[in-house]
Amino acid sequence: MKEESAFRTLDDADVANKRVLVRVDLNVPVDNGKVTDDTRIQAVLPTIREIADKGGKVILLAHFGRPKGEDPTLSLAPIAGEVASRLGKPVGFCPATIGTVAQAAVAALQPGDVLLLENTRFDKREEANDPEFVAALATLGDVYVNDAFATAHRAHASTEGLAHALPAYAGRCMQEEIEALAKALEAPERPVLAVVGGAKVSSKLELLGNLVARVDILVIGGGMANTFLAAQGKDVGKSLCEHDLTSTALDIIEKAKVAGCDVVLPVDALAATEFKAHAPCRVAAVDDIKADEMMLDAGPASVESIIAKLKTAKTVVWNGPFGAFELPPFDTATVAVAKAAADLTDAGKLLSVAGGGDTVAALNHAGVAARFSYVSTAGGAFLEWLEGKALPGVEALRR
Ligand SMILES: Nc1ncnc2c1ncn2[C@@H]1O[C@H](COP(=O)(O)OP(=O)(O)O)[C@@H](O)[C@H]1O
Ligand SMILES: O=C(OP(=O)(O)O)[C@H](O)COP(=O)(O)O
Repeated sequence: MKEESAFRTLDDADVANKRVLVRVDLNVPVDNGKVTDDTRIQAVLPTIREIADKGGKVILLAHFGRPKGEDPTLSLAPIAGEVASRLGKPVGFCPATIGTVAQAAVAALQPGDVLLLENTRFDKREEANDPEFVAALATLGDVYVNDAFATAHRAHASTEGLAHALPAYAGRCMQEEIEALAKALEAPERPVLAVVGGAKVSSKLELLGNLVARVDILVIGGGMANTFLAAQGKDVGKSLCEHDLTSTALDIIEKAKVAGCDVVLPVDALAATEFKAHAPCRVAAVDDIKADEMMLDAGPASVESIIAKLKTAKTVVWNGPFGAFELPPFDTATVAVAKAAADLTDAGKLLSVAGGGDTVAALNHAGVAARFSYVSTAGGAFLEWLEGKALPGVEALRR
């Protein structure tokens, strides 16, 4: 007999003829209005199909970016078509998230129909997990399904609050992510090397304090690395950097020393004065960055030392690219390290797990995502899970 899951899943849900509010993560990378990586869309199709096939009315809730109030550039309207083309059936779009317009759109649904509501974060009560906003969302559904593992670290109205207002279940993507991560990483073979890079420095930096106690080697890249370099007194010029987090960065280095975790920072960078593809750039040591320059990628000496460390590891967990990989040649370090990790995985020498909207896009860009042991849709949520933290969106679904 199959062991009962710790979470309520779609197996437990009665969705026929019901209005099913499905929280999904559609925070996909977009360039010039085009989705550049559809991993997160593909990941939620099974849940949408299953509910629609069982005669449920599917009402998708999602956020896009980090809007401050209503922001037409961060509307989910174009994403409805992107979901529809992959689902193979129409997906309606409602330009409101709650209220009479949303209620009318939901009331018009037939069993099997799919509707996407506007960006939940257009209302600031979403991120505050405001009970009134939760109640307004809850009037739109009979059942709640959370399939947004990549947003499960946020205790927002649509990711956590709703689970207490309606009968709540994990969707198939959520369920598979939890099961796959547990299987791959519950007892990882050591040494474990973590790569943390990317641009979301303020929301990911603090968790490194706990991560250093769980991994043997921490390789820091991207904007995150610039913040550590600034903390060490280096002039990072115009690089992406959170100068007000430098003391937190120093604390993390201290914690790593106590925990015996080897922290690896870049020693050189590709430096440019313009943030654009093919911007003129030079290889520069990290203590030789000019005031008008930005470190947009790790340099060749850094890549060599990172790959050397990777060869000593048995497990790698990775969130956040080393550089602005969307703009060649600032994809060089990310592509080189990704290929090295894939080769070591193929050779049976490494278990490789990576996650995050942009990280997955970077691995696809490098052509190696399928060669990783496991690729998660989640970045920040994956890191918090790794840190051993309870994820509010997951906890709310526990039996
Ligand atoms: N040195 C850098 N300077 C500017 N942007 C960077 C740098 N390194 C990485 N990035 C940006 O980080 C973004 C990805 O970061 P993040 O959102 O944290 O990753 P993920 O979505 O995988 O969790 C990419 O858009 C990339 O361009
Ligand atoms: O893209 C996301 O996370 P990620 O960049 O850590 O992979 C999720 O949609 C969460 O977005 P948020 O970090 O704005 O809450």
